[in-house]
Amino acid sequence: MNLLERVRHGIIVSCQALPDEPLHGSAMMAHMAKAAEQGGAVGIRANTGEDVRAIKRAVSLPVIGIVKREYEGSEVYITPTSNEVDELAEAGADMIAFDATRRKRPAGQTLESLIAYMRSRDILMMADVSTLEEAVYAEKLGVNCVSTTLSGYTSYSPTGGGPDFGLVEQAAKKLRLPLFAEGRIETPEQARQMLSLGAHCVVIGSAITRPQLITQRFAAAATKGSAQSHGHEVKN
Ligand SMILES: CC(=O)N[C@H](C=O)[C@@H](O)[C@H](O)[C@H](O)COP(=O)(O)O
Repeated sequence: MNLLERVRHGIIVSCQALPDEPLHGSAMMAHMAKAAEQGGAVGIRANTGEDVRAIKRAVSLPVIGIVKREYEGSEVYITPTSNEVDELAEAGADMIAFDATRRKRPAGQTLESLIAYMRSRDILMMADVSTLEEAVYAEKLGVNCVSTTLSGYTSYSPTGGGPDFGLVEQAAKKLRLPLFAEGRIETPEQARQMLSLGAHCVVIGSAITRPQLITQRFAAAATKGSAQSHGHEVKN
């Protein structure tokens, strides 16, 4: 079965921790991926060649690789150039995800040249987009699937706070390619809703693999709760 058939209607878990996060490190991300596999995930999304390697050793799920790297003079940071593509291909990523916006890219590369390079290397391509127009353009350029990853993270896409149900619904209707729902999906109900809107599968990151953010949500709710119950006497 090919990768896209394998992940159909399933949950992909994004296992990422940047250097400033408490769970940073490939060993930790491999444990996270194992937990995701045990829980029924159909695939993993991971950052850096090193993490992709460690995760591939730990699980038998397909791994979608990205490299987050910042370059001066460009806002594009998800697999911005062919250097990051090479790093991921060498690590054995089963598919490579990349920023498919038309924003200025580093090293004189363009969206079109990056896609042509990946095609020449026979790499499965996942286009991370922020709008419907970008999704349609990526399909035209010949990528293998599209993800709503960047909605709310470009200056011109809506930042409603929650998941972008509207973009998923419109893109799933408009595209012939599989559309992945990704970004700020926090509950099983939201994931189900994405699938019912036509998403091919759903990518969940922070709600599963960033415990500091999960704790923050509970802590905020607790603070709110204690403010509401203000006036109740606490007996020792
Ligand atoms: C915008 C950006 O850089 N997104 C990144 C892409 O790989 C990750 O930081 C996200 O965790 C991932 O997209 C999953 O989304 P969420 O963590 O919201 O479930």
